[in-house]
Amino acid sequence: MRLILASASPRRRDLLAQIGVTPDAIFPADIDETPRKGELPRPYAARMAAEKAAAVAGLHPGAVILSGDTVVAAGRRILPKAETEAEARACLSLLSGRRHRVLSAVTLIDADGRARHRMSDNVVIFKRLDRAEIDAYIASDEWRGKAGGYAIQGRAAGFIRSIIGSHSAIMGLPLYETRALLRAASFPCD
Ligand SMILES: Cc1cn([C@H]2C[C@H](O)[C@@H](COP(=O)(O)OP(=O)(O)OP(=O)(O)O)O2)c(=O)[nH]c1=O
Repeated sequence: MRLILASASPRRRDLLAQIGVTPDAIFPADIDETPRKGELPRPYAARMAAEKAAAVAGLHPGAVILSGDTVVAAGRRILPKAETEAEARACLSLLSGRRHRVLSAVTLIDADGRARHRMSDNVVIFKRLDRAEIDAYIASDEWRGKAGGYAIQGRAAGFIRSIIGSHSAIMGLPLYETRALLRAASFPCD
């Protein structure tokens, strides 16, 4: 059975490897990731994961397709994947001293074309960040391309007081749900 990881994220590949799964190929999906007007974080994450998988499945019939989407949410607000220093600074100022949610969706399309979906809903509590901490984090560049402008797998772990949920989900792929989906689709996964 051929497994395709529909993701450009090196984190997702590394996380899959952590449960002993190596995709046969990696094909990032080229989809429009703009949230719809008024779209809430959870349905948005689910829609993104589903659309990424569907886009790649259309090009590779008969393969098993796995995709994910990770969204950082402050209340009803979807935070961006930080691409500029200004965006990352705005995210960190917003998250400082607060709790926020990280929605991590995963979709798996099996060899017969049936799609299955799972969602992991997590809470992350940040310490209050002072100016010097934000400046140092911005200088690290670890925020680049990360939802909410931080990465739990790096130095931001030192800002996180606690999480309720799954570390792998916050990092980009909920491994418990992913393994369950792979097994449901009869993908060999021990
Ligand atoms: C919150 C958080 C996010 N991230 C990353 C994971 C994802 O790469 C990114 C969220 O963006 P995504 O849109 O989920 O993924 P992506 O654009 O990187 O890759 P693709 O769409 O092709 O699958 O943020 C971390 O690495 N650590 C974290 O703690």
